[in-house]
Amino acid sequence: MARISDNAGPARKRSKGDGEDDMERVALAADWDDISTGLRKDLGHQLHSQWIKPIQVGDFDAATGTLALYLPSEFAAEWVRKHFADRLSLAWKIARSEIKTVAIEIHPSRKRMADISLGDSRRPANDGPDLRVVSDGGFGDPGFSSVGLDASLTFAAFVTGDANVLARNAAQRMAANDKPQFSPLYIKAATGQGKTHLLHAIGHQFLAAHPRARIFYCSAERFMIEFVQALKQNRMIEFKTRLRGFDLLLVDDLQFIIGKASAQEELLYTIDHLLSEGKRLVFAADRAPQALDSVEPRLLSRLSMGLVADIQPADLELRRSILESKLTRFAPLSVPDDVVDFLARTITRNVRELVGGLNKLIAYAQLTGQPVSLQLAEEQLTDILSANRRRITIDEIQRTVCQFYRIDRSEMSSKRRTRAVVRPRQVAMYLSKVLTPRSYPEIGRKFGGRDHSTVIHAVKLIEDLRTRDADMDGDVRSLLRQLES
Ligand SMILES: Nc1ncnc2c1ncn2[C@@H]1O[C@H](COP(=O)(O)OP(=O)(O)OP(=O)(O)O)[C@@H](O)[C@H]1O
Repeated sequence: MARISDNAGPARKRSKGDGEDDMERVALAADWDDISTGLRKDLGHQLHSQWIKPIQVGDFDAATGTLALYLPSEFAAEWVRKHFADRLSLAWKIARSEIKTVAIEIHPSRKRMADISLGDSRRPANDGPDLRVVSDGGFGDPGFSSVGLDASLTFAAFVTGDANVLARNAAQRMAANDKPQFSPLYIKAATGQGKTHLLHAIGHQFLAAHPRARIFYCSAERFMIEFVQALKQNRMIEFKTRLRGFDLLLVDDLQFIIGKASAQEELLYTIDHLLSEGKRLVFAADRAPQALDSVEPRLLSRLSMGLVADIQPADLELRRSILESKLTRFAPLSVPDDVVDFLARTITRNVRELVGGLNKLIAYAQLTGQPVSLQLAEEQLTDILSANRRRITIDEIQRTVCQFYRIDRSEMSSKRRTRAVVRPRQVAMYLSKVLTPRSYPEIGRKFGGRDHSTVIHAVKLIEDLRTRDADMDGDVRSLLRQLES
């Protein structure tokens, strides 16, 4: 039995018709209680209590089919819109067919406070908050052959490095003219590492070769929403016919496939049907098929039966190449090498933040007429930089290098001069210079009190060896990857 939630919307003055309104609010609160409980199971306690629990159910506007959900701050509202809008929308649509749209907003009382503190007296009183409204659309719409493909996300714009070469090659094979050697292709990567980019690129390339091809790109949540709507509106036959008519199906964010066993079953039948017709299927998710939550075993086995291709976090070299490739678009604006290097070294969490940081910096420089410099980057990107700054310590470097070369930790400070320990020590000194802000003398002190000239010599030597000796370069790359991940 559903309980009435504490979060039953903002206080209002009582007026005529409040009896009916109250009943509606009680019913909404009861639905919310159920939805919130379901989300707690899906998301886990921590995410739920941080983002879902603070939500208050606002008013439902029957004329537009819009339900307002309130959060205590614009930041929280923005976060919830970005990460949970589709989930919330889906859950509400399943609970109540009359809800067409869910609007995630800052609580009206907080909104007024925010306006007052901004001192914006010119703002009209009824000027609503910045909304992202989740609305309908998708493959129920006519003209879906190229729906949702972003023109900028092509193979030409995708920079390849060690971290993503397997996924890129697999994606290109999937888009190639001849019959695919595997299907489905399942692309797995952490957030912001280029999964969506590759999905769109496949779509573009396939469409270029087959202009009449029927392609559909959607998120797993969109699929679920479409399914539930078709079910409620008795449009299942039309839904199935359309779905099974695609030549290329691209399903993104599969980790959000939730609940509804019948929708998963429909996806399973669609996969079987399209595969038996030799059609192409591509899925992307932030985890391996086996790690998807509440997905039924038969669907899991279909997802894993083709090729599962990983994209690893972009390493330093790839991050630098991505920045350089983006920069060609901004010519003639010049971005000094030290700034590119700084961004590539500092913004390590994901490519989305890296590209976002560069875009922000350039936009600021263009708008203010200031040259791009290290100082400007530090000033303008404080949030991104501090979120990314995981200080790598010299101790951590020494430990990682010793494990890598299988030598005892004490050798970092010892006076032994055999090659088996000297080279790892020099590599560790080099990495300390590259990955930490420490000066040569400071590094020397951490290596058994060595002189700064010894450190300078080590850094130059390893730099030089990396250009001449592929093994050494490979070792250093691998260590950089370990330390930066
Ligand atoms: N190798 C790359 N070359 C060029 N741009 C890239 C590359 N990888 C990612 N990007 C860019 O980074 C941004 C984020 O990539 P994308 O949206 O594809 O990530 P994602 O893995 O789908 O993330 P999420 O799981 O959060 O949806 C996009 O602007 C994309 O173009």
